[in-house]
Amino acid sequence: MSTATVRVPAKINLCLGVGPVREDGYHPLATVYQAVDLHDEVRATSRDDDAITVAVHSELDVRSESVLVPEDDDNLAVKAARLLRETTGVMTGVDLAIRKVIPVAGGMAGGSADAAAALVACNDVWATGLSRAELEEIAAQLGSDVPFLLHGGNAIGGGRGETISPVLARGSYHWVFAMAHEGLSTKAVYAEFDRLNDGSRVPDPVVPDALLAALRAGDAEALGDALSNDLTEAALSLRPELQDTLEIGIEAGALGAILSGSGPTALFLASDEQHSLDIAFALSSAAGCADVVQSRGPVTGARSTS
Ligand SMILES: C[C@@](CO)(OP(=O)(O)O)[C@H](O)COP(=O)(O)OP(=O)(O)OC[C@H]1O[C@@H](n2ccc(N)nc2=O)[C@H](O)[C@@H]1O
Ligand SMILES: Nc1ncnc2c1ncn2[C@@H]1O[C@H](COP(=O)(O)OP(=O)(O)O)[C@@H](O)[C@H]1O
Repeated sequence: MSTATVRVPAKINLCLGVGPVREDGYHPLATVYQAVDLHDEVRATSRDDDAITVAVHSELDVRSESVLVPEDDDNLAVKAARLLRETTGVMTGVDLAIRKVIPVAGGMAGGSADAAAALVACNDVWATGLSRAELEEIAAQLGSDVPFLLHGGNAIGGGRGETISPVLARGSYHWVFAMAHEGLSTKAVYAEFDRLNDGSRVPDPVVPDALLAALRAGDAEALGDALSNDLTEAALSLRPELQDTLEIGIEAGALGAILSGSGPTALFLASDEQHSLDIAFALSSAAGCADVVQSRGPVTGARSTS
């Protein structure tokens, strides 16, 4: 019996440009991902038979997350293990144990993170020996943002989010995350984006030059000004009260404030540790805010800890 434990970060999108819906139902993206210091952990233990099981232990006390996360074949970590097994021809099973810290359906890619971690952990316990590049190919079949969670750091996401390319970036940033009481479905937010844009011409998405320049310079103030998210209007249309959360952070002096991916988590950029504490304090009494977390980014992608 062999065991591997993998730590995997959440992601945020510093910009999220969304283009017109494609024929396959996905949207072309121009995004810059950043991996942040908020981690799930996936432990894989090989079995004598061919079963694949999963157990979820939630570290979040704000919502009963373990109820929302499937503990069966619908769990993205199980899907990842199955796809790795099909691809490599392995016959052995595995028990997966997930320690969940990343908010569920929060726009921070928690499910995708667990899928990325399961790929790394199973590649280890099954000794399948796939390279990072080979794992990234499997990751893209599991979800649009799974390849980035293997990669970590900062990266440009193209295609439907699954193609990762390097970005020149400097600096470590202080973030504050405001978690909402209830998650938002990614699919529903993209559908709302289409509904709101019905009849208008949606331009092809681009990564703003100002954002790339801010990252190159490691300039937090310029980065705060350049943060953007094309899904904002759609997410706010489904959850109007998120506007209040964003405004509280802005009033508290955040350098920038946007929703994380499809929301509902709101993210705020601070200039330093003390500033981040002040913003977190202001948000902690906001009605729409279930929890506030201070974090740093960028951090590395899915990595083995054992
Ligand atoms: C919005 C983003 C921004 O990074 O993140 P989250 O807010 O979910 O964390 C991503 O695009 C989420 O990627 P991911 O969660 O991997 O999505 P997938 O599983 O591939 O797709 C779920 C559904 O979202 C829609 N979808 C996803 C990606 C994309 N480029 N266009 C889409 O229209 C499709 O309706 C799809 O059926
Ligand atoms: N391991 C997992 N962790 C979280 N959610 C999962 C997992 N496996 C499947 N899901 C499903 O995926 C949905 C989206 O989850 P998540 O990745 O956390 O959100 P988002 O797409 O907003 O970043 C959840 O509602 C849940 O039902």
